[in-house]
Order: sequence, then structure tokens, then C-alpha cells
Amino acid sequence: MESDFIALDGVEKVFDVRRRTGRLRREKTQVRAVDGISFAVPRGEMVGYIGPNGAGKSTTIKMLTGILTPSGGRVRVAGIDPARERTRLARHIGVVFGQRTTLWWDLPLRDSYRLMHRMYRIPDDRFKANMARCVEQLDLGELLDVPVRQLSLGQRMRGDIAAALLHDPEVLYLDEPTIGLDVISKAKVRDFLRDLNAERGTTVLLTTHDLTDIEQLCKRVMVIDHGRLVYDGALAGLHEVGESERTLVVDLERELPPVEVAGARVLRVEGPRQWLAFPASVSAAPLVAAVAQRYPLVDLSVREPDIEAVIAKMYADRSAL
Ligand SMILES: Nc1ncnc2c1ncn2[C@@H]1O[C@H](COP(=O)(O)OP(=O)(O)OP(=O)(O)O)[C@@H](O)[C@H]1O
Repeated sequence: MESDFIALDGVEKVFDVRRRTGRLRREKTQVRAVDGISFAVPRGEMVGYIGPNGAGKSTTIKMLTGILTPSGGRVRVAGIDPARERTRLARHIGVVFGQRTTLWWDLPLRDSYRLMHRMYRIPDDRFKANMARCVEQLDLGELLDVPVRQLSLGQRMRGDIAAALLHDPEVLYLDEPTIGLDVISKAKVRDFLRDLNAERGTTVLLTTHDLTDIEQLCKRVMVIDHGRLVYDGALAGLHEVGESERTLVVDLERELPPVEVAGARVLRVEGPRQWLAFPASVSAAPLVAAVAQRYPLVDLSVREPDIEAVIAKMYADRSAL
């Protein structure tokens, strides 16, 4: 069970939608938001779940919380069928939606937390310990008596993350937890999540458009597109799938015509500096040697492929199919 703490097997979600096709006419159509997804996440793993807008990420998370019932397939979280036993599952999971808050808008954070204490029937000692930990690690001390509506987005997000953890869940779903946050708030949230996962072994499923979140937090990433899983593996492996390229930036002694060497193509020439693209999967050494042998080289550097470009290319390639 531990190796498939979260398990999806051929999961589908189809929405019936009515579309207006004329002044009085409406047409019934179906949207396959999730189209046969299978994956397993072992206990204690922190996994990124990414994809373009409308790919089916939120729908998957809603099925994992039990808010939505799958149209087909099987979902299990901590051995529980979420849609059937949503209340029982609630004790095991915490959910944070970056775009909306679970806190009471007009109440200070402290009062929201007190309400959750009672709603979730959290034992007093656990509540106190978790509260103390979150307040310290998320730097909430000075914010506890401020009404939620007066908090900045970053402060509110930290407040929301604490709220999701007061009942000590084993699983945390995060849907865009860093959206709209400034650089410092993002760093605080990421540090906290990293510690939470390392120290408490909380299993984390993270949905985000910010690939830095993934690069800094997740070894494994799943990519979903049009309701299907198109990649599940190490973040590094995405480069191979996306056929990404590295860039060799060379500074020559003087301005010269585009460099000609096998295995690379010149992307740009700017005075004595030239940018050469070569496949990320091959070593830079022979290329550097070839350039150095034939051209008056002053300096050089190698730039790693940009993961965002890799993923953008993956999406583009698939939609061209
Ligand atoms: N309640 C609903 N009724 C009808 N269609 C829906 C419903 N919820 C989602 N959809 C559709 O299902 C598809 C997947 O939506 P979903 O919100 O899961 O995508 P997402 O990957 O989370 O996107 P985003 O990154 O924009 O949040 C979209 O085409 C969306 O319009």
C-alpha cells in the first residue's frame, strides 16, 4: 500500500456541457477533462503535476479530494475511495488552492484556526503543537490577529498552508500555491514545503505554472495534456523527451562569419560573440575542442536548456499531432 499511497487507475472524468448554438438552440456536448489517467505516488514523495491551461489538473485534484466523482476508473488515497468516503478522507488530506482561500475573510487568522480546531475535532495537544510549528516556520506570529482580508497575498497563502496542516494530514494537495506571490514569499513557501516533506514525510502533490517550484521541490514530475498523462518521470528526463538543446556561447577575438562546426548550429551573432545550439544529450567537450582548434577563442560558457522552453515545445509538438 505504501508504494501506491495515492493511486489512480484508468481514471476518467467526463462533463456534460450545454452549449448555446443559436438564439434558442442548445447543444449537449461532452468534455473529457480527464481521459484515462493512471499513476501511483508512494508515501512521502513530493510530485509535480503540470500541464497547460485546461489540461485537467484541477479536475484530477478534485477527484483526489472526493469533491468530484470519477466517470470511470479507480481512485485510492491512503486506501480510501475519496468520492465514497469524503469525510473519512478529510482527516488524511490537506488542500490548498492558490486562487481561493479556505479562511474566513472577516476573521483574524487565529479565529479561523479555532474554528478548524472544532470542525476537524483536532485533539487539543495536536492542535497546539501544529499551530506552534506553523506559526514559527511560516512566520505567522504577527499576523494572527489581523483579519484575513487585510493580509497580503503572500501572508494569506502562508495562513492557508497552515490551515491545511493543523489536523496533521499525511497528504497535501497544492494547486498553484505560489501564484501571484513575490519572490521572497515564494521562497518562504518553498522552504516550508521542502522541510515539511523532509521532516514529516508528508506526501505532496503540487500543481503549478511556475516551473521553478518544480525544479526546487520535486524530483518527479507528471505532465498532463488534454486529460492524458504524457510524461511521468524525473525532471531531468524531460529534456530528452523535449529534445532540448544547450547553448554554447563563444567569445572570439574579433567579429567573424558564423562559426562552422559539426553537431552545432549558430543561433545568433553579435559582434565577436556567437551563440551555438547543440543537443542537450551530447557532451559539450568535443564541440568546444573543435571550435578552439579552428577559431581564435577568448572565452566560452555553456547554458543549460530552459525547462520552460522544453515543456512549451512538448505541448506544441503534441498539439501538432
Ligand atoms: N464543472 C465543469 N463543467 C464542465 N467542464 C469543466 C468543468 N470543470 C472543468 N471543465 C473542463 O475540463 C477541462 C479541464 O479543466 P481543469 O480545470 O481540470 O484544467 P486545469 O488543468 O486545472 O487548467 P488550469 O491550469 O487552467 O486551471 C477544461 O476543458 C474545462 O473547461
